[in-house]
Amino acid sequence: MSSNPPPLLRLEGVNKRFGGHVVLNDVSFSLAPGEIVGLVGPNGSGKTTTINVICGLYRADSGSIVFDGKPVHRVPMHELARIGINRTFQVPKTFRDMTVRENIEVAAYFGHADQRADVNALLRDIDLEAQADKLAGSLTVNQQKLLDLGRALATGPKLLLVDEIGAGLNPAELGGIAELLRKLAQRGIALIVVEHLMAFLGSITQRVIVLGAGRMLFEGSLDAASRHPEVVAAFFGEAA
Ligand SMILES: Nc1ncnc2c1ncn2[C@@H]1O[C@H](COP(=O)(O)OP(=O)(O)OP(=O)(O)O)[C@@H](O)[C@H]1O
Repeated sequence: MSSNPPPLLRLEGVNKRFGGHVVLNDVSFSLAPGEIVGLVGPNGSGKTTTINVICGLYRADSGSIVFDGKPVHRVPMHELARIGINRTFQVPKTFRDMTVRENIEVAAYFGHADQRADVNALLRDIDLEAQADKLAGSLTVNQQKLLDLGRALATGPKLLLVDEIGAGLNPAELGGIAELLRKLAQRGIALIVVEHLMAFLGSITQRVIVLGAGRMLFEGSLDAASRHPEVVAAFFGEAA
């Protein structure tokens, strides 16, 4: 008898190509509720495409994606947001001419069919209570990223896909985001975090998946990944 809980997410043999270019090649992994996994790899290795196929922005050419016990690889993005998958973007997608509060309210309204988000609690979580009535377009880069997270959280996700949230942030801002992501995982939200900043990633998880040219090179601890020959070669070239 296995004591492992059933995975929240399971990818099995996922393939994706654009024209003749194979971008994901037999990607398979699982994620449990409340677990954080880092998705790392050199530029162009397929990290964002992986989260794009999980969130329904792109459709995988073959392979399966099972979420919460249901096959979801043909379910469109807006429907996936309703059943518990949401994501942030490398460039935050906020409504710049609406206030912070309105941005959260719109996401809460459209995002989740049967459970309304507590907007005030969410504003506290993302530390934007004091900015609630400011226009989103007036926020700093860090605040835009927090609002993008808040927009995704307003839909009540069980799985949150976080795409390069650390880029351009200072150490204090990175620390704040890391603390928030850890808190979300403690509440049971599973997170896939695409990131180039390894120290930041190491502060939220040890579990990483390394992609190289669309293929999974390694799955395990961040420390072991940094010593793995194929991973080192992918990042620094064959001679490394
Ligand atoms: N819509 C698309 N049409 C054609 N090619 C695409 C498309 N999206 C991604 N690609 C290609 O797929 C490959 C993987 O891109 P992807 O954005 O997933 O990489 P990444 O690992 O996230 O890179 P980065 O770290 O630079 O963000 C790249 O060669 C990219 O040019």
